[in-house]
Amino acid sequence: METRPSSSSAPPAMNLNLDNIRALQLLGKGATGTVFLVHDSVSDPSASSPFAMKFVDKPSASSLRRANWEIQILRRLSDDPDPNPFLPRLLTSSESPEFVAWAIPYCSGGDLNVLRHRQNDGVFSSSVIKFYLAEILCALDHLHSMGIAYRDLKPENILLQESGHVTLTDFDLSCTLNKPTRPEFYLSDPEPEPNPESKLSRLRFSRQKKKTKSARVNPITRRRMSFSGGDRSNSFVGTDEYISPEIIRGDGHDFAVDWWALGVLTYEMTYGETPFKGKNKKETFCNVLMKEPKFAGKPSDLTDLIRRLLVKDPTRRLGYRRGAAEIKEHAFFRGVKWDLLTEVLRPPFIPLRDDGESNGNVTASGFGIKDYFEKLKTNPLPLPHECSENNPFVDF
Ligand SMILES: Nc1ncnc2c1ncn2[C@@H]1O[C@H](COP(=O)(O)OP(=O)(O)OP(=O)(O)O)[C@@H](O)[C@H]1O
Repeated sequence: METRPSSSSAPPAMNLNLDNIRALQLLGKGATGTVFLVHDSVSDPSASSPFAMKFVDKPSASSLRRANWEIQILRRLSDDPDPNPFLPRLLTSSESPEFVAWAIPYCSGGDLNVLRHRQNDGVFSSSVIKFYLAEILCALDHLHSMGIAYRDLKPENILLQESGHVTLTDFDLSCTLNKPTRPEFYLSDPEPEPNPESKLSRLRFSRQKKKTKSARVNPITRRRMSFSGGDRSNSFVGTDEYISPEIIRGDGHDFAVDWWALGVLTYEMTYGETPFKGKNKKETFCNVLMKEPKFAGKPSDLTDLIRRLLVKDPTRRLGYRRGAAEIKEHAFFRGVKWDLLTEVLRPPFIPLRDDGESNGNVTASGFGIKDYFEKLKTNPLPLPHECSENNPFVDF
């Protein structure tokens, strides 16, 4: 297989010939790509330094555009002179007639969704939530400071490194926006007022064209994707239960969509379910626009934080005026040493050696990526969470 360098301009961090890549395990499958744990059979025949690689098979024009966009964002993160410890870096990328593919470090701890389901009652304690939120908040803060709105925050996209610290993944829905110019963004500011919920009415479901297989896996995209622009974006992107009211309304949106999603995520970590889930997409969107989240139990700093993030009017949402700084000052984070997160805080869960292997079968000799996709055409494989002892995957 002949590969040519990916269309992005900067040199790759490592050289890669896709023909030499052998997959050890299927790590995950999303709407756009398939992610494998792989090794280079020539430079690393014993697979002592495996890494994760995302493949977009036979990309259409739009998936190629999205893939190249994700590569571009990852490259920007890698070139950052002051990289954030909770964001990934690009190891290399490659493009062939069959695939566009790129490599990032392997996160052996799986994702936050899997970890939550392993907990008693499927929820995290308040101190565990504080740990993960602090790291996610720092990652989002860093992205925003680079003018990048993430737009796909959900537990499935929060991976756990071998050290137990988080890494955000999946940047194909992100977009660049002008950095906030609100003068008060960098000044101290009073707490936002309660949301009057004044003008929530204009639903535009008819605009949504794409069907999704699973709300949690597949992002939805209305209109042609717009990756970069001015102060606000008008794309309809995200995962149903995490989509903000302003995106549903088609009002245009900015960095505050990430603070909304942070509220949904915090709610899900606290209660084991998202706050606005309906029987179907339409009901979910109605709930996002109209329904107030329900809080069981006594009010606390945690519920107050969620309530302030889930304010439907983005201009009154915590984080709108002064970004992450405003959220970091919330009482829930009292005592967090923001500058020393990786040094002071011990991660609540350190992945076991085989954590990342529990989702599927690791094949000793590995299997070819091309063979995998060929075989997939004739014999559709189960998703990783459906893998069983009968998994045809082991035939490779
Ligand atoms: N570096 C990594 N280490 C371990 N597992 C990973 C890594 N990157 C991705 N995965 C797994 O693969 C899954 C799919 O990856 P990703 O979200 O990037 O694909 P996608 O096609 O863009 O998905 P989506 O439908 O959310 O857009 C993740 O949820 C995760 O379980």
